[in-house]
Amino acid sequence: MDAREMKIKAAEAALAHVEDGMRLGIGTGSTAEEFVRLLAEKVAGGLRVEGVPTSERTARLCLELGVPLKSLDELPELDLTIDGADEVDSRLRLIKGGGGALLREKIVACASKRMIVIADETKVVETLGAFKLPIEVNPFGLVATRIAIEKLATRLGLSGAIDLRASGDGTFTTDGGHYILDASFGRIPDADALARNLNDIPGVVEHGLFINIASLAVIAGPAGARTLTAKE
Ligand SMILES: O=C[C@H](O)[C@H](O)[C@H](O)COP(=O)(O)O
Repeated sequence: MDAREMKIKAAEAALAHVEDGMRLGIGTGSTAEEFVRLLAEKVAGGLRVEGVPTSERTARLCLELGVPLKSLDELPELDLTIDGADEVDSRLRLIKGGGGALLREKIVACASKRMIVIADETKVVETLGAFKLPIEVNPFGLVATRIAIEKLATRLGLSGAIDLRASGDGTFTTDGGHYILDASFGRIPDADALARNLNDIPGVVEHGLFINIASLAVIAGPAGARTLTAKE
């Protein structure tokens, strides 16, 4: 089974949790896009759902495939969000934001009763941090914000490059008009402390650590899909 087939397997298993009439948060990324394709087939077959997209990219795909959309302001309380992740640990803590959509993803997931993560086996880790941690920052005061993040990292015993995400010849800009700093901290022994402290830096809009947000993960491997629930 190749990587795409595993993403489809995870998306298929997650689709089983979608019920008629649900208000759905719809994630971003290549795995979430497989979910959108499968969801669109169900919608074409008569399933009634209303989706809130977590990015402009997801919104475009949903519109193209006929998945009905609403804004989060129109549907501020959602039943379920289904989204991918860059890393998942055994407590269902996540790193997200590889595609730059972490802010809307977190807002949408937190407006949902449940969040189901869909991923292939390669995303499951013992300790978060091999994937660069995306930190969404306000362009104003970028240098000061980066210094504040560096000082925090040192205080928490973390080190590594903190790079401004680029896109083509310029700087990557999120749907909200912010920048992303990708932090190569490596293994993060205390992700909860890092998450809390990052939120205290004024220039940090949001970060890609999703703690106590996901309720279930559907993980696909060569042998099929399995579910992961949070272990303490
Ligand atoms: O900003 C992007 C999102 O957090 C994605 O859900 C994450 O990067 C996983 O994407 P993919 O399914 O393409 O690996």
